[in-house]
Amino acid sequence: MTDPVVLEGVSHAFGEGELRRLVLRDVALRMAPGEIVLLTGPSGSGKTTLLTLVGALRALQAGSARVLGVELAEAGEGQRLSLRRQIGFIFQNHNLLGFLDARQNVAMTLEMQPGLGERQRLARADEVLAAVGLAEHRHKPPSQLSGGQRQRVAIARALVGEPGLILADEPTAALDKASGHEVVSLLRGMARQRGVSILMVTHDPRILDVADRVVAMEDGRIVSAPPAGRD
Ligand SMILES: Nc1ncnc2c1ncn2[C@@H]1O[C@H](COP(=O)(O)OP(=O)(O)OP(=O)(O)O)[C@@H](O)[C@H]1O
Repeated sequence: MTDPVVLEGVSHAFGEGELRRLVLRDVALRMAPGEIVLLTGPSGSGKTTLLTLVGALRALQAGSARVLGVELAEAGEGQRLSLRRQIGFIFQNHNLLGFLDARQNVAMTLEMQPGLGERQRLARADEVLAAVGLAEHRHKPPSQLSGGQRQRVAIARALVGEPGLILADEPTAALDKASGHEVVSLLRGMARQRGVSILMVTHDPRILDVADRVVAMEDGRIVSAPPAGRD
């Protein structure tokens, strides 16, 4: 199996001319298949920018980024779009649609998949919702679910398309300690079962124990990243 994420010499700047600010400086990072890496560091150190580059959500400016076998330095918008469909995204505010129930929110992700009818999509959504322990809540809209349950729907939505990689940005920020840990442990268990790697940005010291590796960033650089598979 090839490594899902291989970054070399990745730099990124925002702004032009005198306002130009380098927010990533020569970043190198390699993730092994199935590895769970937590990205930590002070606010503004570049974590989210790095995550969005890996997720092909913004164009690479400098360096090389191979994600699920696609070299982003050479990828056009079409390739970036098809890569994004192979990635499960989980954000802080879950981004569930309020007018859809849990299973519709999850099933929606499958709409771009050819050959799957509405009934099959909903059946797949039901399976994954059951796996995250929400079978009996699947007909509820997000407003009738707790914060932890909503994040579990977001996990189900990220997993239902059988992604090759999961990118999560502060998934526990809105949760209390117990449900934050529960949600992240669940995510880890599901990813482990499927052999999917996770790159997760977090400020939350309470969840560091779920990681195989913690990578710290400071001022656009990685300041501590023991190599994959060190033990
Ligand atoms: N679209 C943008 N335009 C200009 N500057 C930006 C943009 N996005 C981020 N920045 C700046 O880039 C730097 C890195 O931001 P980034 O969001 O990657 O940091 P972070 O480590 O994720 O921070 P936080 O933990 O607060 O989310 C910050 O100084 C931020 O203000």
